[in-house]
Amino acid sequence: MSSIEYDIFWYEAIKQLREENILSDQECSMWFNNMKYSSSSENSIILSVPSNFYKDQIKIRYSAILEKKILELSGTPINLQFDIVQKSNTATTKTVNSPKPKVKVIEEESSESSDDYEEEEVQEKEYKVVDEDRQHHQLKKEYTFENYVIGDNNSLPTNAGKAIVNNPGKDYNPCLIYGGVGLGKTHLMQAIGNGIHQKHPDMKIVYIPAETFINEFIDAIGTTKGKGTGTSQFKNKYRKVDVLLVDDIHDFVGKKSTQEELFHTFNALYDSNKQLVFTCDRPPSELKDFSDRLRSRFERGLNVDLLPPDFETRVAILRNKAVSKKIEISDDILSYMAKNITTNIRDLEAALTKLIAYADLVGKKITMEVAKTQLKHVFQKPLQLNITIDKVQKVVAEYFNVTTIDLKSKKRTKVVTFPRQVAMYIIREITDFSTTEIGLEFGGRDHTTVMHACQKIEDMTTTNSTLEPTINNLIRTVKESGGN
Ligand SMILES: Nc1ncnc2c1ncn2[C@@H]1O[C@H](COP(=O)(O)OP(=O)(O)OP(=O)(O)O)[C@@H](O)[C@H]1O
Repeated sequence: MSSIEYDIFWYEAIKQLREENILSDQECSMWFNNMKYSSSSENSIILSVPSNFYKDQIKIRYSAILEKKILELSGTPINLQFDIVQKSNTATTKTVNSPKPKVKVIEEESSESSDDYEEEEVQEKEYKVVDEDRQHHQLKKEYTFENYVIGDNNSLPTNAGKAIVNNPGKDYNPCLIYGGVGLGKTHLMQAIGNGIHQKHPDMKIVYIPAETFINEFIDAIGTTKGKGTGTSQFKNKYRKVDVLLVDDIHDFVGKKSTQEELFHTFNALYDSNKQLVFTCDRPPSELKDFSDRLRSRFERGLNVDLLPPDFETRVAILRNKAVSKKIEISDDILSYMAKNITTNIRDLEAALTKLIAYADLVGKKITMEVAKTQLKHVFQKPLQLNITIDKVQKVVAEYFNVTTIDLKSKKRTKVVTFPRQVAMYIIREITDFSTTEIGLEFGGRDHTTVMHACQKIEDMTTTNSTLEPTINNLIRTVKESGGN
């Protein structure tokens, strides 16, 4: 393949990612203007970048989405490689001993500095979004957008989060981020908090896990003793903020009076255009034992779903963590881990931490052999997850309020056929059962019936926007119950 062909794919990939708003203008001017297409080899594109810093950042942040897009466009798996191109001597001498002119050069050229590597130093400062002196006491400083790898699974929630940082209380208010265990809800919520704290230093931000909110509320009632001081202090604390971040609101399920309190807090803040962000392990429509009016408040704003990351994103996340821990670990090993750990990001991190600790303690390099031996048990856990047809039928039947006997029966009323088709679709998606095997477990149906059902549900997900989250949630429930 000639370099010209890859050259075209490279520029087209960037163009499309911009059009799809996956890359913002700011990101392009910050990272892409300082990187140049250099050449191609058989399966790779070589880009020239000004420093190792750039190389690592581009790898962490964008390799996965770029490689995926180029694969989509060219049909060939291409990996991105980087050449560090030194600054030219003239450019260096122009600025090295004269700080003032240097700033001037940057200002003059920053709007269209497609090949100006002099910005690197300034941009490294910009990249360090969390300024140590201005760290918010409740938020983890590592939980920033810069450390949050973007993939197809989380690009919408991440872009929404960035928009909130730019305009708190305006466009996406309230914002509810939902998704399964360990998929990055807290990280994203705190990144929003950290971003606002940096960009709008005067805003009062409160982050609170739902459980702490509940406990504080119970304590406040206990100390009130008729004078109202405990509860009024509580109200003051949460109703006089500019940004309220409440983590894991599913913990409010069944807690009637705390829900009531949250409802009033919500209204007070919402009415005065204060930003509200919540996280939850499921869509609000599926919060049982939850006040309808509070649920409808959550649904009023933007609800975004964090999905499990795909393979490329898992590799990028591992790379990010390895770089931030300054650990050298080959791409082969990272790919091997990403292939075998598909549960969630927390599990990926735990596996990497285990490898690093081992290598550190015994003073060994992390080789493929070390990875295979040390992570044997970690890998076995998810792989042994045994999802049966029976389990999926139970979860789906319970959700749609029909019986598993209905699903296997000859009944053809819509109340039964739709859940049956959903169950067949989920089994095809998450297990290796063939359509023949599936048909047999649904009252001896033919494999073509199963194929038809799967196609029908797939088509419906494109027209019915609530179906996909519902299916994802059912899949999550099946997986979380261990498949048994
Ligand atoms: N896109 C990402 N890029 C980099 N790291 C991530 C990403 N998503 C999650 N992580 C990391 O994975 C770990 C788990 O994330 P987090 O605690 O935010 O998940 P969660 O969805 O809130 O989990 P839980 O359901 O237990 O509340 C954190 O260390 C976080 O930094």
